[in-house]
Amino acid sequence: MLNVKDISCNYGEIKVLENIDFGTNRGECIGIIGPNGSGKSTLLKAISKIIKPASGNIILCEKDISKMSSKDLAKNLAVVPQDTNVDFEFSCLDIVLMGRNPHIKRFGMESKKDYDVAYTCMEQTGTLHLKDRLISELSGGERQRVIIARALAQEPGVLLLDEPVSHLDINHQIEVLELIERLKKNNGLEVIMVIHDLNLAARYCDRLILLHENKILCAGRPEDVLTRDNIRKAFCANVLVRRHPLTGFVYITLLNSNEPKEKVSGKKVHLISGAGTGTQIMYSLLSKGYDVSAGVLNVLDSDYEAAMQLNIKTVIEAPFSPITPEAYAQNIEMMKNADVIVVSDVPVGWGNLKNLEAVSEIAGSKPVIMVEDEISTEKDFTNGEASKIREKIMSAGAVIAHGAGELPDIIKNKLDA
Ligand SMILES: Nc1ncnc2c1ncn2[C@@H]1O[C@H](COP(=O)(O)OP(=O)(O)OP(=O)(O)O)[C@@H](O)[C@H]1O
Repeated sequence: MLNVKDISCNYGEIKVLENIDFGTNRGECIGIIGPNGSGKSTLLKAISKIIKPASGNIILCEKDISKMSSKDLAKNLAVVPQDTNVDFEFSCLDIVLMGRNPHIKRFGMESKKDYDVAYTCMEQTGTLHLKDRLISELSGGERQRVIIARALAQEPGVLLLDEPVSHLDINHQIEVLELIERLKKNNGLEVIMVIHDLNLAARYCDRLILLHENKILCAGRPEDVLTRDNIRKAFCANVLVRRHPLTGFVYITLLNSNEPKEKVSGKKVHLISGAGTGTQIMYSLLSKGYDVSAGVLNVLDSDYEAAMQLNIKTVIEAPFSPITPEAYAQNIEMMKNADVIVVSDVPVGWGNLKNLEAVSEIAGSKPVIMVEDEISTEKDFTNGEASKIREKIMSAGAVIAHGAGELPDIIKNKLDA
């Protein structure tokens, strides 16, 4: 229904958007993301005809919006602005009825149909009980829903929202975003929203458009757009991108800046871990400036995924497979090249027993630190084999760190010794 065709926008001499090209589909929510000043609001202004693009066209319902009257435009497209404060003492019903203006004849009065539509929109947005309240007396979340009801009363096919949840607490954020989700599903609305929170964007948008330096850096499904590289390029931010184990949506964790404050130049730590027990250790050691390697990790293991995200050199093995002699030999090689070996307290079964064996082979010649977890769970699934090898490692001089937090100091002591 909406097609943004190769538009460029300027403010005077300053180029703000260049060659922006995309279309929307029925029942789809598109999130516009990008750093401050990348042109997100300008794009919404161009689509809602507040500013005129320097070149390109915006087609709505097969018509160029530059040739549409404001009334016609408002019947097809509604905007929920960033600032929803209303200074005047209007009741919520009056506010929602304002959305009917494009449908009311000049100097005409609201008809029964206008009231019916307003009530329906208030019902859909859960605001009908607020109809006689003054808009100025509502909470931010309630006000936001009333303003969305006003936009819906225009009966648009396309809904534009400029940062609809930025002033709301987490509970009201979810409430408003779930409302938008219902509206696109039930009413077939095409939604375009500017949104700063990348995790909410990943959760609630079907497609994302990432703006950077006036252009579209990447557009597509959230998991294709929200990659570590794209985020680094657009926001200069160092992040970890994972899939949430419960929801399946990608989520982003902001890490320290790329450069550690004090670099432990050239010192290598090889990590033996698995099942997520090494993720925190990897990050903590990288942040301190160590050159970290890891092994042997099975593809799909959460430590493997973290190692890939953090660009850690890793000996890998096929998913859910025991360690092969080749991977074992590579792991030994990496340990020989390291200054310190760190072993996380991973449960050991027959498949990963070889990792412990490799450590025991090297333990006398290198400092080995065993990181013990506070949570005491079953660690040996090998009828005592793993425990025997652990004892061998300890008797060869390994030391224990109680949690990842202690690790950097212990490593430093070992290296200084
Ligand atoms: N009316 C204006 N006149 C001149 N320059 C403007 C005007 N409005 C915005 N700009 C500039 O255009 C660029 C894009 O602004 P825009 O508000 O579209 O960015 P944004 O991505 O929405 O930013 P934010 O995330 O901070 O809200 C910025 O450099 C801004 O300073």
